[in-house]
Parts: sequence; structure tokens; C-alpha cells
Amino acid sequence: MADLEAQKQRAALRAAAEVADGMLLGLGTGSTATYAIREIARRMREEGLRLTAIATSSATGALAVSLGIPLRSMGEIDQLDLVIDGADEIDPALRAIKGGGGALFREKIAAAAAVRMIVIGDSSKPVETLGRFKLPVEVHPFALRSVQHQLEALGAPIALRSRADGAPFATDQQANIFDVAFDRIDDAGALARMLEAMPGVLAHGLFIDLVDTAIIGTEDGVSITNRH
Ligand SMILES: O=C[C@H](O)[C@H](O)[C@H](O)COP(=O)(O)O
Repeated sequence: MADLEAQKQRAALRAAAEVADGMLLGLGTGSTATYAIREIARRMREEGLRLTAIATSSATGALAVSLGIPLRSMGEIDQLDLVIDGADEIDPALRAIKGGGGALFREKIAAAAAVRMIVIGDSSKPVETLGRFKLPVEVHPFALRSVQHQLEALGAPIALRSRADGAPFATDQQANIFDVAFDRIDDAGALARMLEAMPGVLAHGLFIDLVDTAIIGTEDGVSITNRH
């Protein structure tokens, strides 16, 4: 059986090697991004690499602080040199679904502000067509029911994300997430535009024209795809 953790680590190490001295870096969220963040911190300690970073979630922020990575607030930054982040699915055109961990809002802001975005993952992440992974849609609580109504009209099953104790999951923005089971998204661009037109939708998990490079761990190395 494929060792997905080892694949994540290989992808993360390869991406962390792209970090150069003096960069302003976006740190992604999730299990794969965590490997990259730990490797970046190791390079800072052992190789004297200097950088400043922004965190795409409170969890990543806490990890970065614990590793001694200097952080700035995204709100005071107009451009990032590089973002390294995971993904839930990525297709051959480097369109991705993100937000399985609920960090999509900040991740998308960082991705859009980055000169370059590298997505890292294991061999379970590449897909021919997006949509098997349920699409996260982050919604301001004020608009919960009205957005639910509009999402239901799209015809796919939707579920309000909940925590282990049954309470609604709250994002870092204290918003909620609907997970939408499209199964197959044939026109990601059209769907993204539809979701963005719904008042109260803070972010959706479709990342289109944002990923520049995908680094996928394999059994014995990595496979790298660049967007043209
Ligand atoms: O909200 C979470 C992020 O979009 C993650 O990058 C994504 O869910 C992938 O996470 P993982 O690397 O743990 O599979």
C-alpha cells in the first residue's frame, strides 16, 4: 500500500527547497503544509535561511510561532513572494479544491496575493475532474439559511459542517461551512462565478488560475507540474 505520509513529506521537502533568503512567504494549512513549515524552520535553524511569513490559519500561526518563524499580519501586506499549501484535489490544469481543513478564506487571499503558489500533496490528490471531494463553501452566519437555499437550488446534496461534538464548525472568521457533494464539476469557472454571486458567501474551495506549480509525492520521488 502507498505510504501517503512519506509522499506528503517528499512533496513538502521539495517545495521548501524553493524558499529563498529574504522571501515573504505564505504558510498553508493542513497535514502536508505542516511538513513544509517544519522543513522551512529547519532550514532557518541549520542553514541560516531568513524569511518573514504570514499564516493562513490560527493553527498554522501557532505552529510557526512555536518553531520561531517570524510572522506578519496578512492585512498589512500587498504581495507575497511564494505560498506553499496543500490541496484536497488538483486537476491536470492545476485547478484545485481546498478547504477540507476549513482554512479556505485565508488560503485564497494569500494565494491571490502571491507571485507564485506551489501546491503540495500525496498521490491521492490528483484527479481528472474536480468534485469527488465535497466542495467547501464558507458562509457568514447572517446568511446561513439564505445561502443554503441558493446552494440547494444547484441540485447537489449539501451538509453544514459540524464538529465532533455536533456543534456547527466555526472557521477562523467565526463563519460556517457547507460541504457540497457535486461528485463531478464539469465547469469549475461557471460554478465559481455562481458561488461568488451569492451574498454571504465568504469563500469557496475552488482555486482557479491560482496554482502555478503542483508537487506530488510519489513512491520514490516527486512529480512536478507547472501551469503554462
Ligand atoms: O483548509 C485546509 C486546506 O485547504 C488544506 O490545505 C487541504 O485541506 C489539504 O490538507 P492536507 O494536506 O491535510 O490533506
